[in-house]
Amino acid sequence: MIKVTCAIIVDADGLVFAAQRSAAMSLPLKWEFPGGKIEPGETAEACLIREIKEELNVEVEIVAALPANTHQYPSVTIQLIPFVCRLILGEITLKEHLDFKWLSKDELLALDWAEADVPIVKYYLNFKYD
Ligand SMILES: Nc1nc2c([nH]c(=O)n2[C@H]2C[C@H](O)[C@@H](COP(=O)(O)OP(=O)(O)OP(=O)(O)O)O2)c(=O)[nH]1
Repeated sequence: MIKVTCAIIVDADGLVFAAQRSAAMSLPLKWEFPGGKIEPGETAEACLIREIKEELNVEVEIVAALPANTHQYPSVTIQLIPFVCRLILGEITLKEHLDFKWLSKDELLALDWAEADVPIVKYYLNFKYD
C-alpha cells in the first residue's frame, strides 16, 4: 500500500483548493487535493509541506488532520491522508497540474474527483472548526 498525503487548502472566505491532474499523470484529468507519496523516514506532515512546495510553490500550515481513506485502484492501493491547511506564504503556481479551482462547500462534490478523494471530500464537509 502506498501512503499519500494531501492538502485541503482553505482560504479566508472558506473556499477550498482543488487541482486537476494532467493528461500525462496517472488518473488523468481527475481532480484531487495536491500532495504526494510519503518518502522513507518522512512524517506525513513533512511530506505534505514538501509536496505542496514542489507542486504549487507555496508554503502551507496544517490546521487539522482528517481521517485517512484507503482505496484500491485496479493497479494500486493507496492510503490517502488528508490535512486541512491554510496558505501562509506565496502565490500558487501550478508546477504539475493542468488546472485548479477554488470551490465553495456546495460546489465540492460535483467535481470529477479521483475515487479515493470522494470520502475525504465528505469528511471535510462534515468537519467543523473555527
Ligand atoms: N496527490 C494526490 N494523489 C492522489 C489523490 N487521490 C488519489 O487517488 N491519488 C493517487 C494518485 C497517485 O496514484 C497517488 C499519488 O502519487 P503522486 O501524487 O506522487 O502521483 P504520481 O503522479 O507521481 O503517481 P504515479 O503516476 O507515479 O502513480 O495517489 C489526491 O487527492 N492527491
